[in-house]
Amino acid sequence: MKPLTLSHVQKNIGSQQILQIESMDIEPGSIHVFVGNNGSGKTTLFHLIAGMIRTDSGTINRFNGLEPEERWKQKLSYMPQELGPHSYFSLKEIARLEMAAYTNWDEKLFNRLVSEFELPLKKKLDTFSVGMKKKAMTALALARPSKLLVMDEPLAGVDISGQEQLKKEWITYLEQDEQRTILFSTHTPSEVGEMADYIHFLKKGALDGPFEKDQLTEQYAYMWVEHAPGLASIPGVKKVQTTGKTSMLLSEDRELTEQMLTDQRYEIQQIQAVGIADILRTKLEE
Ligand SMILES: Nc1ncnc2c1ncn2[C@@H]1O[C@H](COP(=O)(O)OP(=O)(O)OP(=O)(O)O)[C@@H](O)[C@H]1O
Repeated sequence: MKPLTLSHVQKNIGSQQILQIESMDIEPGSIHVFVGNNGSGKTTLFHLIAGMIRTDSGTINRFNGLEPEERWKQKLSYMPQELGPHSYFSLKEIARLEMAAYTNWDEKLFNRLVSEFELPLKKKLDTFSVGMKKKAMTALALARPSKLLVMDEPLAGVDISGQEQLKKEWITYLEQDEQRTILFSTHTPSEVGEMADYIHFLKKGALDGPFEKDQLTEQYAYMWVEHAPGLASIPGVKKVQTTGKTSMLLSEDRELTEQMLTDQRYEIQQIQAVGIADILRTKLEE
């Protein structure tokens, strides 16, 4: 069952068009990471997916669109970037509300996470540090009986060991049910490199992707050749950087560029893999 599909979705705020997404198709059982510059629309997209705001046009189909809102909301767990009005309550109070709202709320899992994350149950959340709030929101999000977990910058501000804990819990979440899916946004390339199966780029409200991360990292390459005019027009080449007599090419299609260079009798001096940060930056600049 497809957890999510979007078709011709448009969202305006006031007179500003914030999102225009032709289509988006999410396969179950994988981690989808959303990357985009500040203000590109990631949070707005997640609010639409979670049903917190409405589209101006187009359709959002959750779980094949077969269920009414009160049913699909039981299967979708959204973790916002910030706590909002929840911060005036303690974790214990919020857990009680969640238990009432979600039929299969996992109290045992919630208690384990609260204990492992060393979170106080009775203190108001607005007294928590940034990282503690993220851990608290993760515990709440994971204890809901969801099939689709949507998280807005879930690791921002979390300490190094906390990040490892949270990522481990996401994997456990996925492993327990093959129909489960994770969507999250981030500005940190290493999170994309480590966690993504698919990458979606948001550029000024429009979506580019999904791209399989492994495929992207295999296809991109740096190549060094003797400088000559016309290198920028070799198929696959995205950038040329020349130092003295040598040019470094950034290719988005390693095989094609290599073949074209060989056909045109260039001698490739060196080939090197491109790091995920450079791939993301290049894709966002397109
Ligand atoms: N309530 C609002 N009123 C007016 N404009 C808004 C509102 N919420 C969002 N926007 C605008 O919508 C656009 C997308 O914002 P959004 O928060 O979705 O971006 P984002 O990709 O999540 O950004 P960031 O990476 O900085 O978190 C921005 O131009 C923002 O100014």
